[in-house]
Amino acid sequence: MNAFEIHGGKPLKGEIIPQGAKNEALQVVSAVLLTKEKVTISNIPDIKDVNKLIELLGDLGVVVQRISKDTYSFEASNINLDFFQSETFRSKGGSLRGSIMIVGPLLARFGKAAIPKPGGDKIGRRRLDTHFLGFEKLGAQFNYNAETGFFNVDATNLKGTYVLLEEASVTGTANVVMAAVLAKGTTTIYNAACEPYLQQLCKMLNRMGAKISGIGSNLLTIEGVSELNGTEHRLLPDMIEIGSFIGLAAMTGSEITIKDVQYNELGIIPSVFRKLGITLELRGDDIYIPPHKNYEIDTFIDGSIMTISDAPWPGFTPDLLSIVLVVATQAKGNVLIHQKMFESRLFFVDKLIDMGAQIILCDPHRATVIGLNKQVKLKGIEMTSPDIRAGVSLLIAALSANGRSIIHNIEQIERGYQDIDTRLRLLGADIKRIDAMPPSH
Ligand SMILES: CC(=O)N[C@H]1[C@@H](OP(=O)(O)OP(=O)(O)OC[C@H]2O[C@@H](n3ccc(=O)[nH]c3=O)[C@H](O)[C@@H]2O)O[C@H](CO)[C@@H](O)[C@@H]1O
Ligand SMILES: C=C(OP(=O)(O)O)C(=O)O
Repeated sequence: MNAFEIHGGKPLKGEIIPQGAKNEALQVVSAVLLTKEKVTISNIPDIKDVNKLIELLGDLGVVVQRISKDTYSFEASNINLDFFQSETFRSKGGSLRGSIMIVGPLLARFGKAAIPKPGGDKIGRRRLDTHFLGFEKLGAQFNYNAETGFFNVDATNLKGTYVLLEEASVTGTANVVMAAVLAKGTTTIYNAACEPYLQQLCKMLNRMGAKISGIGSNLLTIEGVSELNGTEHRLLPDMIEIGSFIGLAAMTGSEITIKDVQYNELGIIPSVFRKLGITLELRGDDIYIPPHKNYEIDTFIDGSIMTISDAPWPGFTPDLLSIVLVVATQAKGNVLIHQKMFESRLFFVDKLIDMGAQIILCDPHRATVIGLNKQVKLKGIEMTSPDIRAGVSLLIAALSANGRSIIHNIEQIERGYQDIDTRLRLLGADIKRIDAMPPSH
């Protein structure tokens, strides 16, 4: 089994280009099912989750052409709806979270869809109610077959309506939007997620002929149209990768320039890293991080201990909290990390504690980090990555630590980060891929 072996403690230096956004890719690649015409998408990251979705579309009958390393064209003129009930569909569709987003487009265009219980990170309960309640409001019926593990959804005639989402679910909003663009009449979605990737999806759909207004707000109005045409679309850079590289640079004392970040789309992310005391300079559209000897966490204005927590966009994305947590372990000062959305995303702190970090896990949602101010370095250990973002956090910890670390289960990291070992080596990191079994417990 693949693992990373890392010899840490060395500063890195150089430039790095963020990959195209994984979570945007999963939305817009699903949207190609909405038209029989050709859709060309560029800046697609070469990562497991996205490749699996593209493969799934191919199995459904979409003609997929790889035009260059990061550009694909898709033509969904002949869709094989029988594929839904197959074992292949169950195993492939069930292995990634993003596969749920093929349901909206299929319902819109063909009036039926099925989906195996989707995968994704085991980071807590991840219900799909928002998706299904939205589809039901539009007139679909669904049932879950516990025996086969499939959700079957039927809708002969989707009708526009008012949909108040129970929570601003990202994939849920994307799914309901994609179902509504071809429905009859007007759909209004309130409490819609509004993050940049969703805005990108809506803009792409409008270029395809959809009529969506309110983009960027939590109130979307969608006037249904009878069909959509092809288009070209380019993905944003991955903001979670950008945040991960900011954290990596500060913690390892490295001088790194992150290229072409589309700064205006990063929302609150840079200011959260600044609260940790990290200096970021915007040079053109690049973020330059000077080498940090140390960095000091702010307090709140009244002097009380800083809390960093997640919230639906434009709040701070939960996907960067694990990275903020690891970076705080070497800051001066203390911070409370509050992961509100997911209840199993903080358990990886036991590995950081083994490496010498000072962290109190208060409960599954909250951890207090007592920064070591780089006076005591973490020490390398052997560990297993539990999820994609914890995995990268452990990778950052290992690159900053004294000595050798081994990280197992790197498939988790690789489902979201393209060629991460090669790209880090170009910055001077001592990281290599080895074949090793995780230690048995
Ligand atoms: C493929 C993809 O795009 N995955 C992202 C997407 O997942 P995904 O779309 O699955 O996540 P949701 O937005 O549905 O939210 C995740 C969980 O957070 C809880 N919740 C959500 C919204 C809310 O206002 N309050 C609340 O408590 C829900 O219980 C839900 O189960 O959005 C998550 C939240 O940004 C990110 O972590 C995932 O990386
Ligand atoms: C949790 C994530 O991904 P997924 O929703 O695919 O599990 C993530 O990207 O951090």
